[in-house]
Amino acid sequence: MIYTCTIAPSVDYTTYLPEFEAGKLNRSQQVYYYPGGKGINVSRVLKRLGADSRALGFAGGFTGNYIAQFLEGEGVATDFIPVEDITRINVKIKSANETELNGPAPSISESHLEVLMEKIKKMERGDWFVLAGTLPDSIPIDFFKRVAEICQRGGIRLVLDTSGPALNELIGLKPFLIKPNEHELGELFGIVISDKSDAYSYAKKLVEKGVENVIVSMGGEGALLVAKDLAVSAEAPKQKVVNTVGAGDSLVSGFIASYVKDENPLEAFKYGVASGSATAFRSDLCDKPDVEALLGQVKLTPFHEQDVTK
Ligand SMILES: Nc1ncnc2c1ncn2[C@@H]1O[C@H](COP(=O)(O)OP(=O)(O)OP(=O)(O)O)[C@@H](O)[C@H]1O
Ligand SMILES: O=P(O)(O)OC[C@@]1(O)O[C@H](CO)[C@@H](O)[C@@H]1O
Repeated sequence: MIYTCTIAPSVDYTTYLPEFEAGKLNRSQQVYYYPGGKGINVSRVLKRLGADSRALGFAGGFTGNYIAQFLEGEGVATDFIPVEDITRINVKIKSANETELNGPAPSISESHLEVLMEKIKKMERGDWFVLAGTLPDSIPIDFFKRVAEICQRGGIRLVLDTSGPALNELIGLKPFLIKPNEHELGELFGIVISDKSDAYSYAKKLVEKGVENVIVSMGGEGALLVAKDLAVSAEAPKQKVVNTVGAGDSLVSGFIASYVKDENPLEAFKYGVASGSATAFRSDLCDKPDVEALLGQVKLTPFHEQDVTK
């Protein structure tokens, strides 16, 4: 089974307007209320790509109920731990630019964390645990380390698509896959990543620390996959961009959905990049036909040490 975990889910209030002016009254005609949060997006896309998963995390209030109902309506199994705080609403404004306003993560008590821990302990060898989205500072770093240790001992594939101080600690615990974007990778090392050659150098450092696969996503520039004996760059397909929210999560879903079939990292990477772009080219997350229509446009090129320019 593939489990996704979103510590801080959201309702993504997504609105499109031709012009958005900060500091003014703006009126929009087109709004969507998507269930959001990175793990939840991963589960939604997995379902569309034909892979079942179970969405875990913490949800509360009317927004928490809305998310659970929405997901169940789409056939995504959920097992959220109820919390008192109302699940946040994240505002996504699509105009000439994309503006995002993400609410704060809920505070999670120790007893709620232990409920999550018990669920993780019941996972089986060969399961996947995708921990995605912000990891709030209020949760002790030690908690995430315990989670990663359980995954390591139990043969559970740990996938991390997250940022925050806990990420640094988790790297050493040899996750199966991490997918930072270029900014998140830069933050991990306190530097700015400006091109694929930088991304390669730092992704390689993570592989040397024990991460099995690192995918650095770089928006319209595509992505880079680095593993022990593998470094490949992918160019993303070009089309009119509609909404990039969830593009990175779709990349993760596409990778996993393909990898579970035949454990081929190159095919999985290609499928992941096509999934990310398919999401960027539409309002909601991608569907399987969109992804497969783009597959032929994802070009993979081996990345060599000598390609590093700095
Ligand atoms: N402008 C774009 N054109 C084509 N493909 C894109 C574009 N933006 C994103 N993608 C696709 O989606 C993938 C992931 O994008 P990105 O690097 O923006 O992820 P991210 O920052 O993690 O996004 P998010 O946090 O919103 O999910 C890229 O590798 C690419 O395949
Ligand atoms: O605040 P976080 O957890 O970093 O990001 C949350 C979020 O921006 O990420 C998803 C897209 O990746 C959205 O559905 C959601 O609103």
